[in-house]
Amino acid sequence: MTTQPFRHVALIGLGLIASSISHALRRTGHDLRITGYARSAATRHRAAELGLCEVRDSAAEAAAGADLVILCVPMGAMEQVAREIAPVLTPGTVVSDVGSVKASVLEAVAPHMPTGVTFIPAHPIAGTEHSGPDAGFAELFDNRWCLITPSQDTNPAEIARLRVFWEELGARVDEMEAAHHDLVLAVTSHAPHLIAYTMVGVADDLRRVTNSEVIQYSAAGFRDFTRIAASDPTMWRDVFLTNKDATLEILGRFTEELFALQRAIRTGDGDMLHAYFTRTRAIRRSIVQAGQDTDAPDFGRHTRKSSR
Ligand SMILES: NC(=O)c1ccc[n+]([C@@H]2O[C@H](COP(=O)([O-])OP(=O)(O)OC[C@H]3O[C@@H](n4cnc5c(N)ncnc54)[C@H](O)[C@@H]3O)[C@@H](O)[C@H]2O)c1
Ligand SMILES: O=C(O)C(=O)C[C@]1(C(=O)O)C=C[C@@H](O)C=C1
Repeated sequence: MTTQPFRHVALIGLGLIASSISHALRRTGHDLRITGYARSAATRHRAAELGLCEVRDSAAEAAAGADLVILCVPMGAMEQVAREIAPVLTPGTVVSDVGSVKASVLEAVAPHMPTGVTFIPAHPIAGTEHSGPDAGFAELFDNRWCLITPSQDTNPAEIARLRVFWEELGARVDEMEAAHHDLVLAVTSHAPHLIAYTMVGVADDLRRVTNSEVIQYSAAGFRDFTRIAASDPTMWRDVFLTNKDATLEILGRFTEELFALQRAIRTGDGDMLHAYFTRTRAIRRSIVQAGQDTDAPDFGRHTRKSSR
């Protein structure tokens, strides 16, 4: 086990990701201080009950004295929180985040950082459809990727510290350019969430039109496919508003593919459908074989597992 490179970690926002960081940090057994703050008093109260951290009454109080501050709030709150903590940050502090979109967080947060404070965006590609301080668990990041998207002038030594931090939490770490991250995540996470939300909307619409129990008797495919549509609406509103261009680009491509399949169904082009599904099945199976899914922890009570 390596040495934890930070002595005092501040978590701003105390939901699924922050509470998982807290549990995973405790699991390392390192002697380190964790302070935290969330906007809602109920969340602060619950975080204190759960012993997640020393709970403070403002973001600035939580960040004061920390050598690592992690912003664990929805994308739309990143800038406001950066403004709030800026006055108490001292040179040598690393500020990071866990937001699902990276180019916009760099724009929102970096300008508020005082001289000598380094902002390094990061994104653990791990989550569930649950949110809030009760949702976290220590194994969330085990064998999952955490993508770090530093700007070109970021000190490599500070990047290395953040890398070790995430590796200590069980994650595999890689570096990526922020815009590239946003395009990749638009395909693998953001568009799929939008499509899942849409599918639930379509089913509900059909239920109302036909007055039938279409959702009550929903098939396994529908349930697996739409698990992520139970995710937090604020988080996902903000993801789409901050990753607008990449999401629209991917939805454009998705629509083209959908139209091609729609046409094949209408014209009875079974060969096209068969060839398409054969290709995409092979791709999906290769993802599982590459360990992207099989390495994932068993979330047990934390989430309903999708079919593999
Ligand atoms: N849920 C996931 O699967 C997942 C995975 C990876 C990254 N992320 C990203 O991590 C971040 C947090 O997501 P989460 O799932 O932990 O959300 P969550 O809803 O569980 O927690 C968000 C927390 O932020 C607090 N908050 C909101 N606005 C605030 C403000 N202005 N000041 C202080 N606190 C504020 C809320 O009170 C809550 O405690 C988001 O940016 C999200 O995009 C989420
Ligand atoms: O498993 C889930 O519930 C998730 O949606 C997690 C998920 C994802 O799309 O993989 C969601 C958003 C994040 O930014 C990272 C992870």
